[in-house]
This record gives sequence, C-alpha cells and structure tokens, in this order.
Amino acid sequence: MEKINKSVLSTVIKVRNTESYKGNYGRVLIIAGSLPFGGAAILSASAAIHTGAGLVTVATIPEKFTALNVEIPEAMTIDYNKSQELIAAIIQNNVIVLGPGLGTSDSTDKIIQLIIKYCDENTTIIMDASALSVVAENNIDLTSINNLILTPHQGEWQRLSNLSIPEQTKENNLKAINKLAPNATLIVKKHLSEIYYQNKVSQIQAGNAGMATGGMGDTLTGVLAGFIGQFGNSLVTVQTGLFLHSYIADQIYKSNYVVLPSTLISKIPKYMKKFTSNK
Ligand SMILES: NC(=O)C1=CN([C@@H]2O[C@H](COP(=O)(O)OP(=O)(O)OC[C@H]3O[C@@H](n4cnc5c(N)ncnc54)[C@H](OP(=O)(O)O)[C@@H]3O)[C@@H](O)[C@H]2O)[C@@H](O)CC1
Ligand SMILES: Nc1ncnc2c1ncn2[C@@H]1O[C@H](COP(=O)(O)OP(=O)(O)O)[C@@H](O)[C@H]1O
Ligand SMILES: [Mg+2]
Repeated sequence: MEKINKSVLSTVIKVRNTESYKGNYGRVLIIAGSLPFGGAAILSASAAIHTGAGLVTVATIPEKFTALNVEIPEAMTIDYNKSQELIAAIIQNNVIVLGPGLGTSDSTDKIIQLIIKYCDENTTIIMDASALSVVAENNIDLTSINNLILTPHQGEWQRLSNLSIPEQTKENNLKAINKLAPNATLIVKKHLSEIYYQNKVSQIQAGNAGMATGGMGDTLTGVLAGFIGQFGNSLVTVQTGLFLHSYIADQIYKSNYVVLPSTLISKIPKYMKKFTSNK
C-alpha cells in the first residue's frame, strides 16, 4: 500500500501563471446545507475559496443566503429547489460537491437524479455526507457518472458497502467499490484515511484526534474541489488535497487541544504558498 507523505505537496501545487484569470482555476458548484446544517455549506465553500478555486457557487436554501454572503462574500448563491437554475449551474461548473448538510429528504434524491442526468462527462462530482446516505437508502446506480469521488466516513461507508467497520479491510473495500462504482475514487475517512482507485490503495500519513470535530469532513470536500478545479482530477491531486487537509491539522494540533475547521481553513493559503513548486 502506497504511503502518502509531505513530499506529495510540491508535486501538485504549482506557481500560478502571471497571464491567468479566475476562469483558469476552476468553476466549483457546492450543493449543500439545509435548515439544521447551514454551517456545512459555509465550511465547504470557504475551504474551496481558501484553496484557490476561481469561482464558487453555493446551491442551498434561500434562508441561508444572508449567512453565506456575510461569511463568504466571494461565493455566489442559488436555490437548489429551483430546478432550472440548478440544471444551468450543473452544466456551467466543472467541479461539483454534493451532500454536506443536505439532509436526507426527497429533495436530495431529486438533486442526485439531476446530476446523473445533466452533468458533463468531464465534470468531477465529489459526493459526501447526506448524498451518500440517500444513495445507500434508495439504491441509486452511480455507474453512469464518469468522474466520481466518494468521501464517506466509516459509518457512511458501512451504509454504502454493507460492510461493518471491522469488516472494512482493504480487500473488502476494493471489492465493494468495484461493485458500487468501479471507475470512482473512494476515500474512506478515518485515522490515516485511505484512497481506493483502480485496484490501488494509498494511505495518508497525517491526521490527529483534534480533527474529530463536526464540519471537518465538510471542509475536506471544499479542499478537494479547490485542488481539482486548479490541478485537474487525478489520483495524485486527490492524494495531495487529502494529505494537505490533515497536514495543516497536525501543525495546528501541536499547540491547540482541538482543531477547528474554520481555523484550518484560514491557514490553507499560507501552507499552499509554502509548498508551491516552480516547475
Ligand atoms: N455544522 C454543520 O452544519 C454540520 C453538518 N453536518 C452534516 O450533518 C449530516 C449528518 O452527518 P453525520 O456524519 O453527523 O451523521 P450520520 O450521517 O448520521 O453518520 C453518523 C452515524 O455513523 C456512525 N459512525 C461510525 N463511524 C463514524 C465516523 N468515523 N464518523 C462519524 N460517524 C460515524 C455514527 O455512529 P455513533 O456516533 O452513533 O456511534 C452514526 O450512527 C451530514 O449532512 C453532514 O454534512 C456534520 O458534518 C456536522 C457539522
Ligand atoms: N482521530 C482522527 N484521526 C485522524 N483524522 C480524523 C480523526 N477524527 C476525524 N478525522 C478526520 O476528520 C474528518 C471527519 O469527517 P466527517 O466525519 O465527515 O466530518 P463532518 O461530517 O462532521 O464534517 C475526516 O477527514 C477524518 O479523517
Ligand atoms: Mg461528513
């Protein structure tokens, strides 16, 4: 199993071209949030923006627009219950995060169906949290999505794979993802999270118990979206985003008892600059 450490960072994070503009750094759509879980949408969008995504749109409920606009003025907002607006956004964006704080109502199922129908084959879909719970509950077929990344924690992976946590071995996880969505990238989030892609398994060598705070996985979706928007969807890009998230958490944990997602987010630009390669 490949071990991912600090050396991955400067293989992916590149110095920006002087003659570039926001359109070169990814159009990211984050479909997230509901009445009880507005913070999940804010954390995901804020993480994407701090990672460097060029343009970020959040599809959420109108009750959360003000909070989002105040917290992250860089992000645009649309209502995910307005199907025509959502379809236009699904077509326009090249990275879509689906799930943080969405809840498991019928509207989440409807949104997943719109993604399956309208997303372009080059668009990357990052599916997390409530979207994964609804996929498991309604037995939704994911095989038609060309560029798919699934980011379950062990409880969500249990629902998707029917593997109890002790049964989640590398061999069993590989079999399960090959059955569920053979072309997808699977991240099983835990202490030393694992990535499954095309029968290969890799594991990050970073992360700590200070990260066991609500919103830490929502934050990861935004980091991954920002990386893919700028550097393209490949295994090494996903490994780098996943590693950086835990690496920054480790730096914070050295002098803090708990790692707040919002603290981690505020430090992303500084650490990306530190690990930028000139090549
Ligand atoms: N500020 C916000 O807006 C926030 C919004 N959030 C949003 O809330 C929604 C629900 O997401 P969720 O992950 O909290 O709950 P759920 O889907 O019920 O899964 C929990 C079940 O799985 C089990 N379990 C086993 N292993 C586990 C593990 N390693 N990590 C975690 N759980 C583990 C666990 O076992 P138990 O704790 O009972 O022992 C329980 O049975 C989702 O949309 C998310 O985005 C949150 O992100 C918080 C901040
Ligand atoms: N003990 C731990 N060691 C390392 N990483 C952890 C630990 N606890 C949580 N994490 C990380 O924090 C994140 C939690 O994700 P998740 O449970 O989806 O959070 P939420 O849904 O509340 O945003 C994952 O990236 C996970 O790997
Ligand atoms: Mg989560």
